Amino acid sequence: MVDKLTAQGRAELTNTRKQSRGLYWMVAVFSFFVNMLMLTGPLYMLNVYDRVLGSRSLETLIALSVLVAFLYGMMGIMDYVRGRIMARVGARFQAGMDRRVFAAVLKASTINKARNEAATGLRDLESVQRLITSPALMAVFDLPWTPLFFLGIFIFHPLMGLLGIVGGVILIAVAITNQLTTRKPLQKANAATFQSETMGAQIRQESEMVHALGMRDAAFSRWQIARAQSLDATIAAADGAGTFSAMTKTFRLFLQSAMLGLGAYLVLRGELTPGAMIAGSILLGRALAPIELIVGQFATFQKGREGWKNLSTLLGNVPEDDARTTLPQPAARIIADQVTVVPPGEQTASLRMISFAVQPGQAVGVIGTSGSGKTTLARALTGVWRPAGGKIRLDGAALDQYNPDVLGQHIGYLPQRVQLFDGTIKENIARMSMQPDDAAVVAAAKKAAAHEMILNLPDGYDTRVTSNGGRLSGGQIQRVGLARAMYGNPVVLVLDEPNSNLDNEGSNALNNAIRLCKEEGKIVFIMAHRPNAIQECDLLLVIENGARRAFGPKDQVLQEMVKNADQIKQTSGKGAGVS
Ligand SMILES: Nc1ncnc2c1ncn2[C@@H]1O[C@H](COP(=O)(O)OP(=O)(O)OP(=O)(O)O)[C@@H](O)[C@H]1O
Repeated sequence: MVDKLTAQGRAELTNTRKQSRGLYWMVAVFSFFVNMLMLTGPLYMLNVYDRVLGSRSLETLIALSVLVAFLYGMMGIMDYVRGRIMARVGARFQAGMDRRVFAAVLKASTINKARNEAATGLRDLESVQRLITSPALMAVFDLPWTPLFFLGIFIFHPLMGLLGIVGGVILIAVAITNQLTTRKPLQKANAATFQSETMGAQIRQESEMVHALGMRDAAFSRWQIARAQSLDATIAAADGAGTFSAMTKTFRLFLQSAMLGLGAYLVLRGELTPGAMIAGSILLGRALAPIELIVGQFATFQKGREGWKNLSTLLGNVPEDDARTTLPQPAARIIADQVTVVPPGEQTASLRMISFAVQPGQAVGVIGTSGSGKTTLARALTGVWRPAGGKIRLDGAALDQYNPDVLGQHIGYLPQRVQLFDGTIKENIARMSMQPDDAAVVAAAKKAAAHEMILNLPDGYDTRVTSNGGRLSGGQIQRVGLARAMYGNPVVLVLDEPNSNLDNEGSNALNNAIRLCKEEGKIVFIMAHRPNAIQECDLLLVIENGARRAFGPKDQVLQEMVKNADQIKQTSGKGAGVS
């Protein structure tokens, strides 16, 4: 099953790669000419030694030299052009897969598939792109011409050809051994480096907390351990790769000298000309160069291969969202029918068989103790977590019948922990849209009662903030988050602990905003701990341990709860008396 999925992912990658098929053929044609022109050096050498020096003809030398300069020029241009083409092939591959991989990375954690691959997804794509543009891949294009060079050596003398072939076979054996022995250490080094970088980024992100809790030493020590492991693994991998690289280079140089020695012996025996002796040695160098390059660049190959494999797994396991029929603007009507939600990667449901119906213009307070399932419901209502059983319907259509981006426009969400993006307040309220609608931004901020607060900031709506809020206070971040949830006039608002950071004024403003939404016929869900957050609610949903304990008009549910509490008090009082 997994293999089948991976094969599907691989097919997606291959299809994108095939889009540049024409360019690969162009590179192959250029490589043919480059390799033909590689013969320029040996042929020049042959002619200079055997003709020019023999005939002592200056004219021949000049004519040959001019021709050679021209041919080298052509070779240089073609080599340059094929390099540029491959750079574009790599960029095209990356651009073609960027959006798809990014979407898969985002989706992977919500469906709990290929989470490890999702963590490295964008990096893996870069590794494949780097491999495509690397000299190593160019060497692969040169490799098919290696036999041609060997053939040339054979033509000079069969013994020389034999020496070349034996040398080539040994080098290929070295390359394969290299591949077999350094693959694991390289994999380990890549994983360790990724881990230490992730840890460093996490510590940097939480730098304030690290300072405040005096965690600097502990954080540094842990990071240093991860860093040391990454360095050790990298050194071990580099040692292995370096050994093979040095062996290959030394052996290739030795082989060229051996070829010269053999050539000289054959010249002494009168079986070869001095020109052929030199040309044979140079040809051997050309024949072995791609093998040497591939061995030297093995780390790039390995990373690219690993990236390709990880991406295949990621894309296979996180398929593209099916195209959805565009539904009309929904009316604010929500029905939850026997909804059961299991958090991604978990076995146990954190919401079980929850049902309720909410009409336009109603606000629902969702209350319950910590861990009862309020945030789980918020995630299910926004379509982030798909119910494992039952359905949530917005105006009759199950949430998964909407395109996720379109659903986000219909349902505004204020998460419990508001995270902003690096950018201006305007961009954040406009959900980082490339064309923020100024009027809609201001309207959302006004509805969220954040307009005045934003105008009082140094640059108003153009004040820059960072992902952790930057210059904004906790309450201010929450108000910007509320404006962001209201941007674009969604018909449903899901507010998870919206007043956890708000002062009295902020709470009143929030209640006004909820009232306004109700007047506009929207539905508002408020997951809350604090009583004043449910002031504007018409309905109350009480969740206990993932199950619906009560649902109905607020006062009725509260009365019921008070009655139950009294009964419990009385019963426990009686019980205490008896015992
Ligand atoms: N990402 C997650 N992965 C696994 N389990 C989770 C995840 N999120 C929540 N849970 C589990 O689901 C249950 C309900 O959690 P949830 O966050 O919905 O509670 P809550 O009522 O919002 O709590 P609080 O009031 O503290 O925010 C808890 O037992 C929690 O451990």
